[in-house]
Amino acid sequence: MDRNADPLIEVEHLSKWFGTSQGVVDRLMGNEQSPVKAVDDVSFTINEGDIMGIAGESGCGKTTLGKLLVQLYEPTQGSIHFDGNDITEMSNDEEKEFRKRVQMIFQDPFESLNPRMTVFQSVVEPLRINDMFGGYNERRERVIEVLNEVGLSPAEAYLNEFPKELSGGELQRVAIARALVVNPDFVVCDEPVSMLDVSIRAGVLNLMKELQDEYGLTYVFISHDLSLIRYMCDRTAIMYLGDVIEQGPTDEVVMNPKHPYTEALFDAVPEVAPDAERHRANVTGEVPNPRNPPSGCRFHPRCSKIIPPQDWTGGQPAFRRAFQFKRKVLTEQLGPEDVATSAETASGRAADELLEHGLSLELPEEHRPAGGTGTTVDLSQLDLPRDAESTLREAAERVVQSDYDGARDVLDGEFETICEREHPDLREAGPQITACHLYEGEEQKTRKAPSADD
Ligand SMILES: Nc1ncnc2c1ncn2[C@@H]1O[C@H](COP(=O)(O)OP(=O)(O)OP(=O)(O)O)[C@@H](O)[C@H]1O
Repeated sequence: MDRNADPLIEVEHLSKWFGTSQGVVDRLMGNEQSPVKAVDDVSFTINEGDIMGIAGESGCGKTTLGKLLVQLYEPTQGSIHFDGNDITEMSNDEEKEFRKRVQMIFQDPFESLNPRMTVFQSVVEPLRINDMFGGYNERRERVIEVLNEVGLSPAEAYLNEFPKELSGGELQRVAIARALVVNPDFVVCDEPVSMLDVSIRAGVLNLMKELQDEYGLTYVFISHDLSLIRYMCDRTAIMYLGDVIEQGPTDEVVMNPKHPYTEALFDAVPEVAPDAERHRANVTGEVPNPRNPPSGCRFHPRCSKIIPPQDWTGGQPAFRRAFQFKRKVLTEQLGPEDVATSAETASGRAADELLEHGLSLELPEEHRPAGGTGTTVDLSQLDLPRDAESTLREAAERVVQSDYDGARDVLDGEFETICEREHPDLREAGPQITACHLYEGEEQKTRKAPSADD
């Protein structure tokens, strides 16, 4: 890795939205769904010679981003410059050259190799397509050379084998050979060892590192395996719901994460950062639907560090709970059925119970109060301002009467946060950059959204 290297890839405001594909009838009937924003307004740079990791939970957009980088997908918006040229505006000749310089290795070698082709046919094919290395003999020599380089030796013994005759590890080496045979500059590896037996993963990864030096490669490594990312990558970008929320030198991102989501992601995997004292972060709930991502910071509904407004006089943990109570009411996830006492028999008690239940967080076990189930909260232990408590109780009373409109009216304009209101820009936070309002100037964090009357 050369820190002074030039950028090889420059990605700016890149988006890929997958359409509704609901058919004409649905469209005419107005049943069209919103698109899946698989990648949404992402920007980053990859320097020549770097190994860039892309990490995040399943479905956050890693593979889509990888396919955009090698032009297997057309972007919905934004640009990708490869070696200074915009790959979305290439002439035919430029595209041909690009296809030689850029390759992708997929997760499943059984799927990426044609079962009817021998090893020789699979590896020579890119040379034929790209019209490289002259005639049959030169191409055969090149295939043998690259098979030996990927550890399939003697190569001659593999040339006539079919995929079904090889092990998973051998097949992935064939897939690597097929990618490298054209002498590329940039390779996107999508979960390249996740289908392989654990015992052979390190061997394949070490081979990929050696080949990086030999070929002067720049890699993107896509993985949900954070230990692998830490082992392989110089720099890492963390994705959440189609967004890159943090990026920087891998060690910094792992050991000193800035975004609360990154922190949670690495906390959940103790062996990634064994030198730090860690335990599961207290993130609540599940990843939301990418068709309808939350406004502002997409992580805010689950975030333990959600920012209270300037005029909040209670504690931040109390604000987090009040905010979550409001969300549950607005989305009707909280109802009279959540409490044992019926509204008819004891409406005051039912509202209290609903309040205690609604202010509880769906936390990992170790973050629940001692001996508690995590489904109720002791209000006297919460630094909740008196006026906030009475607003919440009033909303709870409406909910136990199934008066959701009334509850919404009570909560309207209450418990507002910049995290819900504004999408955070990527900002410097130490050696990395992160998209979190915690790292913005105080003035910006506490700024109120303009109201309709302003
Ligand atoms: N061709 C497609 N059509 C419609 N939606 C798609 C398509 N490809 C991906 N998606 C959706 O886009 C989102 C991102 O998918 P993607 O495969 O890029 O995520 P990922 O992080 O690579 O996940 P995984 O680790 O499970 O492979 C998901 O919600 C997925 O369902």
